[in-house]
Amino acid sequence: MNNVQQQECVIQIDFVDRIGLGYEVFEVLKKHGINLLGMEATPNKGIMIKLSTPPEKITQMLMNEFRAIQGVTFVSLRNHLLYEKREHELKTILNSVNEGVIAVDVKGCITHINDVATQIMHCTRETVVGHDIGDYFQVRMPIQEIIRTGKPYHLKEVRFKRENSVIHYLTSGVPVLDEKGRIIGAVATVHDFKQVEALINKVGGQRRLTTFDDIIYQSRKMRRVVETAKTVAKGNSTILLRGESGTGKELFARAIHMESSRSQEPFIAINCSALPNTLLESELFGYEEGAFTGAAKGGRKGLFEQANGGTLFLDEIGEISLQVQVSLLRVLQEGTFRRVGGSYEIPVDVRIIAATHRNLEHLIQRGDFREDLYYRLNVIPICIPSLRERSEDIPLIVQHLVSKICTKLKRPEVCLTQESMQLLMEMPWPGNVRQLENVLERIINVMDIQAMNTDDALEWALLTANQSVEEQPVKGKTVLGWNLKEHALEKPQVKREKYNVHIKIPIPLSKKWPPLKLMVNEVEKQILLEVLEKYPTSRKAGKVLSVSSTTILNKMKGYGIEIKCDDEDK
Ligand SMILES: Nc1ncnc2c1ncn2[C@@H]1O[C@H](COP(=O)(O)OP(=O)(O)OP(=O)(O)O)[C@@H](O)[C@H]1O
Repeated sequence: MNNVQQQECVIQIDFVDRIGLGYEVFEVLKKHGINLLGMEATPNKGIMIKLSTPPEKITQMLMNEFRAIQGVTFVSLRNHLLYEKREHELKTILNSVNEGVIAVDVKGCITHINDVATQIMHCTRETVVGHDIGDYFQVRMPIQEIIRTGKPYHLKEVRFKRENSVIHYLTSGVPVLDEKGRIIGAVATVHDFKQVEALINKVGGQRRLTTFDDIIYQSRKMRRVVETAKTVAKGNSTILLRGESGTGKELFARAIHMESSRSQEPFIAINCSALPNTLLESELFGYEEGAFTGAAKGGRKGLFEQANGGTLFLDEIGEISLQVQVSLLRVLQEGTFRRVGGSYEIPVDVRIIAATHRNLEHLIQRGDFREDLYYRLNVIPICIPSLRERSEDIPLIVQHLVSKICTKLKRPEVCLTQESMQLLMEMPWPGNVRQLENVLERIINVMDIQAMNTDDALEWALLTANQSVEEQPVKGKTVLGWNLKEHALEKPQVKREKYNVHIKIPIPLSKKWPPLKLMVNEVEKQILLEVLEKYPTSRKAGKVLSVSSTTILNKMKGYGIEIKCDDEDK
C-alpha cells in the first residue's frame, strides 16, 4: 500500500434499494464539506465512496449519519473500491506471466501494460497508460489494426527505433468484444525477440550440441591441437582455424563455442563461399527496408545480429571479396556495424571463429586478402592436421563413423578386417574425415544392396571412387588418388572391370612394331604382377582373373615372376 492510498478511506454503504437514497448520502457529505474522490455503485446492493481521510472522529460521525438514512442496512470501512481491488488482482496476474501483455481500449489508448511489456517496450507504466499507443511510440502498431478490422494476428515481428534503442519483439493479438460482439479494445502479448531466438536456439539449433568429446583422435598431434583449442575456448579472442577441407574445422568451432561462456547463446555458422559477395554482405549485416530491389518489408536481421551474445563461425573466410573484408574489419575493430541501407550503427557482441583451407599469406601477397583483416582474424591460429598426417587416428575414427552410419541406415553394426583397416590407413584421404565418412557410407550401402562382405565392399568403394584423379604415391606404393565429390554412388561393375589399372608397355616407334605375341605377353605379365601385388597367392590371383591356380603358377614360372607366397591355403 503506498502513501497516497493511506491518506484515503473507503466507506461501504449497504442498503435496500430506494429512490433518492444516493442523493441523501451526497447531502451528508456536502453538509460536512467533504470531497468525494471516487464512487462505485452496485445496483440493489449498495455504494462505496472514497474520501480523503477525514479525522477519525469525523469518519465515525459520517458513518453514523449514513446508518441513520432510511433503507441503509450496514455501513463499514474498506481498503479499496471494488474496481480497485479487481484492478490490483489483474495487475498481479499480468505481472506473474513471463510474456509481455498490453491492452488498449477502443480508441487505441493503453489501458494495461505489465512489467515484462514495459521492459520490452522500454517505457514505464505511468508514462504510457492512457496514451494512444501509436502516438506514444510513433509507429503504427499491429494492435491498432485489430481495433480497425477486428481481426486477430499471430506472431508478427515488430522492430522500430525509439530514442537510442531498438525495440524488437514478436507479438500476437486478439480483439476484446462486449457481450454484443462489438469491439471494445484489444489485447496483445509481446515476446522479446532476443529471448525468442535464444529459445529457438536452445530447443532447435543447438539440439546437436557438439563438444570436444565428439572429436575422435588418439594421435599426439591431435591431442595437442585439442588441448590448445580447449584452453583458448574459455576466452573471447578471435580464432582462426586452418586445415584442409574435411579435417573438422566446423566440428572444432562448435566444440569451442560449447566450451566457452557463450555456450547458452547462439552459434551461427556461414560458409562464406556459398553466397555471391553482395548477398553475403546482406546475409552478414542484414538490411533495411528498401535497401535494394526485393528487400523484404521491414528489413532483415543479419547473422551478426542473430549471433549477438554468441559465436559467429565464418567458414571459408579466404573466399570473401575485398568489399566484404572492409565491412568485416570494421565490425571487428569497432564492435558496431550498419545494416545494408541503414543509417545507424548497431552494437554487437559476437565472438568470431573463422576458418579456411586457403593459404591466406599467399592471398595477401596477391592482394586478394587485406593484411589488417588477417591480423584481426589470426589472433589465435589453430592448425588442424590432415588425416594422412595422423593416420593412427583412422581406426578410432572409422569405428566411430561406422557405428554412426549403421545407426543412421538402421543396419546392424559391421566391422572391418585388419587388412581393410590397414588399407584405409594407407590411403591419402585428400578429403580427410569427410571423405572417409563418405567411403564408409558407400561401403555400408553396397553391402546392403549387393550382400558383399565388408572387405569386398571396401575394395569396391575404393576402386569405384578413384577413376579420374592423378596417381599419388603413398608409402612406396602407388595408390590412385580420388575425388569422391565427383562420383555418385555407382553400382559395382563385374569383377574384372573393377581393376582400373593402366597397363603401359614400351613400344619403340622408330623401329618396326614388335610381334603381337610379345606385346600381349608383356601385357599379361604386367597384369599378373599387378594382381599378385594385391593377391599374393596363385589361388587368389586365379580366382580374380578367372583361371586356375595352376595356370597362374605356370605363367609366373614362364615370366620369371618370383613366387613370394606359396599356396598353402590352396
Ligand atoms: N576428429 C573427428 N572425429 C569425428 N568426426 C570428425 C572428425 N573430424 C571431422 N569429423 C567429421 O567429418 C565431417 C567434416 O568435418 P567438418 O565439416 O567439421 O570439416 P571442415 O574442416 O569444416 O570442412 P570444410 O573445410 O570442407 O568446411 C563432419 O561430419 C565431422 O563430424
